[in-house]
Amino acid sequence: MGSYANGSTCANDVPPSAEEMKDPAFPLKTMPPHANGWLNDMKISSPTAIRVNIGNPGAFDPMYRAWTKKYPSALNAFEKIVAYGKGKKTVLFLDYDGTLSPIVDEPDNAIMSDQMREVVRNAALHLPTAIISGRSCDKVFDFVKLTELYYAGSHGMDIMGPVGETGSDTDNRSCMNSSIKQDKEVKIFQAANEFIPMVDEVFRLLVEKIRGIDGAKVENNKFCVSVHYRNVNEKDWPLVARCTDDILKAYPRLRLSHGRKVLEVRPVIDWNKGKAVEFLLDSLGLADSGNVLPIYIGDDRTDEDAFKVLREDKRGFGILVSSVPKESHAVYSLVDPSEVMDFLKKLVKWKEEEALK
Ligand SMILES: O=P(O)(O)OC[C@H]1O[C@H](O[C@H]2O[C@H](CO)[C@@H](O)[C@H](O)[C@H]2O)[C@H](O)[C@@H](O)[C@@H]1O
Repeated sequence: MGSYANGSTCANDVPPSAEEMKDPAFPLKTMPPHANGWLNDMKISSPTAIRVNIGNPGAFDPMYRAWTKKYPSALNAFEKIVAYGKGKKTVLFLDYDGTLSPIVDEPDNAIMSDQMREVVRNAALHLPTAIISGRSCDKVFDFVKLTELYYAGSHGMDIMGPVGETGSDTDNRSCMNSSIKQDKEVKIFQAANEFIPMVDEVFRLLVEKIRGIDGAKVENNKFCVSVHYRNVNEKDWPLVARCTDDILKAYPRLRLSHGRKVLEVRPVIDWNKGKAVEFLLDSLGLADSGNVLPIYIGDDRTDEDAFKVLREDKRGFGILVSSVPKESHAVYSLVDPSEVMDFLKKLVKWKEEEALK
């Protein structure tokens, strides 16, 4: 067991020597090669935001302006989007953090504004709407508090929807009736039930492991665990990567993906937000229909799986929420949650006008 000057204890095959620990690059140098790769990804997935003039994105930054040529603003391209969706059934998929609520330092404080809640509720009254989040279903429901929606928590591994609307009992996955908040009867689809005890165990081990790293936080999302480093001094990021790696090497059935200043520990199964989109479209009876326009709005690397599905199927559009230029499988872009709200309002207005025709 190697122990660090700041009090955190990371198990290590070979304990670091006193000489090694004096080296300012110590945690990085002693990391296994793949954990070094993680550190690279930690940096890439946490770019510094540039100043964007809301309402006129790119006005301050020529690189952003050039980027929106490749990923045009979904607000500017709205007419084109609805022209494509004319006569089709529009289905809306929304990520939560960074899409419906702004990114904040403390994950428990990622509150959705009442105004946004009303806009999402309105959208759900006009078109099937699902929230697909890395958080557990219960947590995201506690933030959103809308019973009109479908919820796919834990990166799509835990799906709930209004009774009679979701739930095809496929493959070897379980699908059961249950009830959640407000006594609302729902159907639940869970893609990785058997992983719950393992994920819980890893959560507890990680909490213990990173206890000494100032600012680090571990969150239990039922089928996944999030290791947050947003509030960790950058010099300690290698320590976060190494502590996580130390735990994960005993769990080959768990893997790691990267979000916004967060390491996401999840089961090694062929399931992600893209699969959740396919599952929901299937549940709605729209899987093989050429008459459907799915729109997915998200800000995170984990949303790319869903963007990719829509792009490859050539059916709908991914919309990336970002104030920095990023490569993406999305087709369009929006700067931030306030632009997401404007887009949803426009969508509802269009649906209302369509209904009057
Ligand atoms: O799929 P999402 O709904 O976007 O969830 C992804 C993760 O979001 C949360 O973390 C992110 O937002 C926090 C609050 O703004 C922020 O503090 C953190 O740095 C971000 O990574 C959530 O806490 C995670 O559990 C989700 O996996």
